[in-house]
Amino acid sequence: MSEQVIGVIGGSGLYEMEGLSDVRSVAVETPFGAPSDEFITGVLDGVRMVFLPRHGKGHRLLPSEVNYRANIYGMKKLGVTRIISVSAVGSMKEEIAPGHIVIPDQFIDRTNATRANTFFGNGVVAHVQFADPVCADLSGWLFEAALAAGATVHRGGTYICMEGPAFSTRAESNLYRSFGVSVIGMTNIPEAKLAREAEICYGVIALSTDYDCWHESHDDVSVDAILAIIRQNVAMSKSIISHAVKRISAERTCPCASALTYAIITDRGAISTEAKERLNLIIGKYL
Ligand SMILES: CSC[C@H]1O[C@H](OP(=O)(O)O)[C@H](O)[C@@H]1O
Ligand SMILES: Nc1ncnc2[nH]cnc12
Repeated sequence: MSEQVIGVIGGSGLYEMEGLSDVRSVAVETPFGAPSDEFITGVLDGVRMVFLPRHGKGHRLLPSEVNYRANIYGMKKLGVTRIISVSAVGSMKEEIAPGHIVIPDQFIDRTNATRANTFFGNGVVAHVQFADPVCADLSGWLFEAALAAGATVHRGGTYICMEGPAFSTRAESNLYRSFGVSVIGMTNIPEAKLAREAEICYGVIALSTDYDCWHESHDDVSVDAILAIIRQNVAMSKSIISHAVKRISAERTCPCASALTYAIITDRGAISTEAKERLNLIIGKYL
């Protein structure tokens, strides 16, 4: 069995992972509070996997209530080196029909700064590079896996992350379209930033569920319409994950693995013992 551990964060409609052997449920404590739920660990095709439902079992947490720091910290603590995010998104382009898959390569952050999206602060300052917010290697494997699973898949595109929980107004939806974005969701930006700080690769399987509210010949987005599309496509998402796991290399040559090398600006001598302990899992190798 390879040494790598692949994490999967399941979004709306994906609350469990099938096909795992040696399944365990693990409660993880973190210095940042409680994760969304217990982590499910297991083995898929000889690869160690860790699964977490982003909104908790039963979908109890709003996008702004998810403790992204605890979720990513928990993944790190369990040895995860690459995270696959599975996310429901609205389509902002005609050619991305509901049921299609997008593997985004850019983000725009329209959240309200109410979500903790960094492990730093409180005595330790770091600025990671985020020009390319997803792992190119992982995204390439996800694209190939989606093709192999028979999906209609769009490679690349910008995911705009709104605050929610209400969906966009029509004016906002048209404004975002004028930005040229491909899809809209409410969850991926804090995860991508935190994964980068934790030196974990991050890639997204975005399932287009609706045309938001900009499309004149489609109904405005609603939860029941989103869930209907997810139900039809949940097997596809699971198949993409199992095709991806077969392709993902255990060895990492991407820059994600060393993202903190030049990021920490605080004088090491000025970092308190408390801060060193709190952040040991994240920055220990740089102290
Ligand atoms: C259920 S509709 C809106 C909800 O769906 C998406 O969640 P996720 O990214 O976890 O799949 C979207 O971001 C909203 O949170
Ligand atoms: N239209 C939409 N807006 C925001 N998040 C979504 N998730 C799925 N569809 C969405």
